[in-house]
Amino acid sequence: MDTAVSFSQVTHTYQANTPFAQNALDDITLQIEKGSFTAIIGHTGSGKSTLVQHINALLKPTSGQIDVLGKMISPETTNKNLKAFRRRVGMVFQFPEKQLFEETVLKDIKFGPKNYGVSDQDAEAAAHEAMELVGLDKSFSNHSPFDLSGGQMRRVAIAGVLAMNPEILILDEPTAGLDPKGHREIMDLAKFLNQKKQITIILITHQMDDVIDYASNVIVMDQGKVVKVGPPEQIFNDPEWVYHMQLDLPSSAEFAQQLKLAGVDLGELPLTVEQLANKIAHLVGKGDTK
Ligand SMILES: Nc1ncnc2c1ncn2[C@@H]1O[C@H](COP(=O)(O)OP(=O)(O)OP(=O)(O)O)[C@@H](O)[C@H]1O
Repeated sequence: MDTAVSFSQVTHTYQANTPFAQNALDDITLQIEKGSFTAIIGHTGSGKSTLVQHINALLKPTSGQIDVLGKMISPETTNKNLKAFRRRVGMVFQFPEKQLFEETVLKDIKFGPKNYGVSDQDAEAAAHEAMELVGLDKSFSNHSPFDLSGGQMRRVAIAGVLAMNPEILILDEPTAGLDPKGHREIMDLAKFLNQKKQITIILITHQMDDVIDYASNVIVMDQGKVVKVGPPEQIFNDPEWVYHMQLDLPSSAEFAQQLKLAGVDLGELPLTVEQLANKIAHLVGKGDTK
C-alpha cells in the first residue's frame, strides 16, 4: 500500500522561545497508509489535535518534516502556495457547524470550492454531489443553515469540505454532542467515504466503540508521543495497559472484563458485541448466535 502521510521526527512547541513554551509533539515518526481508516486516540492534551493540524499544514513542525501526498511540510514551509495542497486534505474541526456563515446551505457548501477558484457552475455541481453524499435533500439548498437541527448543520459543514473532493479527510471528534442516530449517521458516512470513495480517513475520537467498529488502524498518543500503533484488536488486547493510558475499552470488552472479574472465563478478550454474544451463547450452551 502507498503511504498518504509520513511524519519524520516531528516536534511541535507552542510559543517556542518564550517563557510559555509548551511542548505538544515530541519526536513523532509514523506512517498512515493511503485508503486506511486511522483512529487517533489518547487522553485530553496528549497532542492529537496538534498532530492532525500538521497534516494540512495549518501548523508547521518546530523540527522534523511531514510528507503528505508528496508535499513536504517543514519548519520553513510558509502559507504561500498551499491552496492546491489544502484542497486535497479536508479538515473537519470539532463542532464544525460553528463555522457556517452563509445565508443558504448551498452557498455555504459552495464557498470552499469557489474559494479555490472553481467556477460557480462547477462549485454548484460539487455542492449538490456533496449534499447527496451526506444525505441532505436538494430541497435544503435555499434554507438558512441556522434553521437546521444540530445534526443537519454538522452535515452541511462536512459537505462543505467534501465539495472540495479531498483525498484525505481528517475528522476531529465529528460526533461530539450528537444523539445516537446522528452519531451513527456520521460514522457510517465516514465508512462510506473510506470504502466507496477511497478517501483516507483520519479520525480523532474518545469513543472506543467507534475505534473497534470502524478503524483499520489505531495510533495511541500520550504526552506528545506516539506510544502504540496497530489494528484495534492489538491495541485493546491488554486491558491493564489501556486503563493505564487513561483510555476506555470498547463496551463489549469492558463487559467481558467485568465477567472475568466475577469469575466467568471467556478466554480471549472479545472486542466486538458480536464476538461477545457468541462467547456468552457458547458458554450457556446455545452454540453460535449466527
Ligand atoms: N494554541 C496553543 N497554545 C499553547 N499550548 C497549546 C495550544 N494548543 C494546544 N496546546 C497544548 O498542547 C498540548 C496538546 O494539546 P492538543 O489540543 O493537541 O491535545 P488533544 O490530545 O487534542 O486534546 P483533546 O482531546 O482535549 O482535544 C496540551 O498540553 C495543550 O494544552
